[in-house]
Amino acid sequence: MLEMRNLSLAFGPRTVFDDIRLEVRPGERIGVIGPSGAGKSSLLRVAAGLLKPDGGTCRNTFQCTRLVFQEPRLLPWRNVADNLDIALRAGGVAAGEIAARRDRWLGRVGLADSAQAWPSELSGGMAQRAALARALALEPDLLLLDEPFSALDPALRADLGRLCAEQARATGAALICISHQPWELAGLVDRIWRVADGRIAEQPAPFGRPGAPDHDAPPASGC
Ligand SMILES: Nc1ncnc2c1ncn2[C@@H]1O[C@H](COP(=O)(O)OP(=O)(O)OP(=O)(O)O)[C@@H](O)[C@H]1O
Repeated sequence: MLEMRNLSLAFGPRTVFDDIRLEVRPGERIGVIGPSGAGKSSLLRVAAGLLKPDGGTCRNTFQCTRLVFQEPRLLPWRNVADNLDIALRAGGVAAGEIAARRDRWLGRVGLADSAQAWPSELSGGMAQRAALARALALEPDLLLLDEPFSALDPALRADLGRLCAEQARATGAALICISHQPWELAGLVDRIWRVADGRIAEQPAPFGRPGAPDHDAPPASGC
């Protein structure tokens, strides 16, 4: 479970959060929306333990938390296969299982033929798929997605969103996904949090409703 109590966060004079309370239980899938600079990424960074709150507490009892960023953040001096292998080794996956796990996940994101490629040889979408495979291969029970699909075309966004939702459903993992486009969250999450003015409020899912906050044009192929 992820539990934040009376949490506050500030960068110098800029208060990002003030007295946040929230809970995420295994199997819950939550979308996070809100204006630019509202604190969405900071929220995930606190959840992942990368940022320390200034007040209150953040308790994360999930066994394996993985955060996928907007940029792929692959190790440029390692090929795609090594990028996954290193993460799997660091995540404590048994040596004899690493190759099979890596190959399975590269296949699931459509990169089976790119295992030996260098990150610099990948397109932006391929690199992002590799980053997602690296996270999912660890079979996290808390998956944090910080707009990881924003640079991708609508069809690929839909595919990768579906993959994350399927994996979360299959394993009972919890998932939190930031998006500026609520239609992207349809099918991926069950609940929506809106972050604004230092607060987080649950709101009805505005999936694809024209004129909804943060709404953008829906994709040609649905998500
Ligand atoms: N390391 C940092 N140092 C100083 N200020 C920061 C830092 N990280 C974030 N901030 C500030 O905290 C606020 C929230 O930033 P955050 O990136 O969490 O917002 P966001 O909602 O994810 O924005 P966006 O939708 O544009 O990605 C912003 O005002 C930002 O400038």
